[in-house]
Amino acid sequence: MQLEVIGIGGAGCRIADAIRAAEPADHSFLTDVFVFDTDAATLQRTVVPESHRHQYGQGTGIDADDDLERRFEMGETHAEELLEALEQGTPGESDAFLVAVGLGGATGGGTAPALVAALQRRYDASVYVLATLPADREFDPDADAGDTGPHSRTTAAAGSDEPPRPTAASNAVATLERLEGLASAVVCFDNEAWLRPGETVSDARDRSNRELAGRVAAVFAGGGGESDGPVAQNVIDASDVERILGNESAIVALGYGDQDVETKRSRFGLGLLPTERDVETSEAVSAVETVVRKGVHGKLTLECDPETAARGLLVVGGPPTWLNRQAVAEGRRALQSTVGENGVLGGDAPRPDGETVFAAVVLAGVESDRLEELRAADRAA
Ligand SMILES: Nc1nc2c(ncn2[C@@H]2O[C@H](COP(=O)(O)OP(=O)(O)OP(=O)(O)O)[C@@H](O)[C@H]2O)c(=O)[nH]1
Repeated sequence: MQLEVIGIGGAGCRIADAIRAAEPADHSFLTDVFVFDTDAATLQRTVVPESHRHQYGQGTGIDADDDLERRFEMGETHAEELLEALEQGTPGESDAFLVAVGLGGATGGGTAPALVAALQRRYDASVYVLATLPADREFDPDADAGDTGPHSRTTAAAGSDEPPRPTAASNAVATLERLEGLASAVVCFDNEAWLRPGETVSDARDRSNRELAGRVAAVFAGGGGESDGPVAQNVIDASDVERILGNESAIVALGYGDQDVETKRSRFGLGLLPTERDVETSEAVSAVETVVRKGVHGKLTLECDPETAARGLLVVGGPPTWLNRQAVAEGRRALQSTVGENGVLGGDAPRPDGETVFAAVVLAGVESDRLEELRAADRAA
């Protein structure tokens, strides 16, 4: 499928960059990548071409201290201007939009709802939101001290230059509420769960953005995309993604698992080039089983019980000789037994030059305690 990515605010711009970098050279799935921010410096740090960067909000009397309500108004004021900026690309050719934003701040979270609504009005395509959730340490000064829960840290980020964001949880909750009924679906990435002990969000952000971007590329490039290589047995297209993500602002978690595989037989010493090696059925089956298990039951972008998902999608990719059809079908049945019979689609994504077998998993309509925690932090604020 063909996806247009729009990053707004600091996090959104960096994530958009990371998705651009994660696009497989032989398997393009992006129409355009745009970045929007009120801050010129953030835009300049992206690798997105100048024509696809747009600074907005200058001279409108908005400053860094303005609260989110005021930023929602600003978003309304600038939504049409941002739609115009997209005309530098080919928005009409996209099967879907993905608006990337870091919840917790004011710029991205303030602009996204109005932009999503404007995109839905103008285009006949789904508008998904990719939203990071703030980490506890951003808004809770006690998050490191005496926290023995699942998100505990062993070292405080002493001397961190990351300014606290006391309103991060409230901002995140308010933006999510605004997106309800506007976004076709909201894919969440919980920064808290992806921090290593002692790290701040800025320490972790490049790694986190790569992890997230890799998952996005695996799902949206799927078995379709623009490729000259072998065709998937079971192509996941835009309508499949639409069916699974839905159009009712479902909360979505992404899972991923991969395993490196040896694709070449070494003829070292014989002066011959390495050749394709034969793959035993049992090792192909085992690789597919392993990555599917990691994808469904491993670390998700948002912690949740996969059984709460209303719908699921499984894409298994890798070198064609490793994509054992029966194992891929069995993987889909495994996801079905977790999510439920009717809401699961599966496909394969042959990557002739790939050296990993991977499974990308979409769990849509999940319930997550983390969102409840942020709502509780908002009520307590
Ligand atoms: N995963 C990830 N999260 C980020 C990144 N940068 C910021 N965040 C998160 O996103 C939230 C919002 O930060 P920004 O995107 O910089 O904020 P903004 O939308 O530009 O808004 P203001 O800075 O308030 O004007 C932060 O509270 C972090 O939780 C990033 O590069 N990756």
